[in-house]
Amino acid sequence: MTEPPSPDVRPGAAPPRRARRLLLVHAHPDDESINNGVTMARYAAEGAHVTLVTCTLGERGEVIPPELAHLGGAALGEHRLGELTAAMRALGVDDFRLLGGPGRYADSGMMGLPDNDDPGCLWQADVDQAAGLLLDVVREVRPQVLVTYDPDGGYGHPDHIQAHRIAMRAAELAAAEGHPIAKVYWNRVPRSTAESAFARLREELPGLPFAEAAGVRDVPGVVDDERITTEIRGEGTAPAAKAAAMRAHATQIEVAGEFFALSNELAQPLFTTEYYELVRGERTGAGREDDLFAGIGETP
Ligand SMILES: CC(=O)N[C@H]1[C@@H](O[C@@H]2[C@H](O)[C@H](O)[C@@H](O)[C@H](O)[C@H]2O)O[C@H](CO)[C@@H](O)[C@@H]1O
Ligand SMILES: [Zn+2]
Repeated sequence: MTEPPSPDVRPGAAPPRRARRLLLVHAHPDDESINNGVTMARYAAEGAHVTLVTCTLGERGEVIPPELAHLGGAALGEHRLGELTAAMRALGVDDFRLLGGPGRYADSGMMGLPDNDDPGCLWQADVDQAAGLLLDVVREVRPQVLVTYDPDGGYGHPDHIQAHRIAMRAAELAAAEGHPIAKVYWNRVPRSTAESAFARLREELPGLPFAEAAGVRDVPGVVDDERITTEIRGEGTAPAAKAAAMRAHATQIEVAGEFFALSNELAQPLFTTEYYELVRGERTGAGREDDLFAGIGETP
């Protein structure tokens, strides 16, 4: 990735927009660190404006540490906001927001549960209305790059599916009013990378604090290698920052070296290269990009 020009801020003037502006849209606190921790840390360290919008507080999640098992509902949501704040500190990201404000949209629970019928949950949200709230952020930040999930939300969770729909609708609305987001990416993992990572996990499992290993099918967004357009490699301090951010989400994630598990206790690889599929905008060159902003000129 190239070094963007540092903004010249004249005394008294409002600081100009930073040259590179990345917007990520996620469903729950923890998704951003799992999917994009390296990417967020690298761009934040390079001086880009990294904005995270999380759609719910994750108050219907399970809780891993026994000493926190008493947390549930609003108390868990508040606790997870604290975890998100700590994770953002670890990644060096200072602009993170809840869509419509904390508690505007409730966690919908896993697909098929009665929780999905909660009238206040994200799964029941009016997508256009929610996209309008996200459009307010787009109008303020004017991101050149948007990252979100694929149409299945990576693994079929209702909040992930809705986060995808809201993000893609907001991108449509921004384009319709003359301020298109230049490049839109979906979180992906190339199948060959997932398969080799799980082969290594199975070898190392006896030395890990996890009883079982998950499988490739449990990893969100796995696609054939040729669909991968972009990879952001963990360099410098970014891998350690990602692991620290994931550890900050202690109610949801247990990290052990280059692996982690969610509350289902199924070990999976902690990827320190993060992969994307470009779905809107111009691809640069024939091979994989190494920069989400590749091909984007300086935009005010
Ligand atoms: C990574 C992610 O999206 N987590 C969601 C998910 O949590 C999973 C859920 O509790 C499931 O029952 C467990 O087996 C699994 O281990 C959890 O990761 O769904 C939660 C409820 O909607 C959500 O709060 C959490 O962030
Ligand atoms: Zn999630």
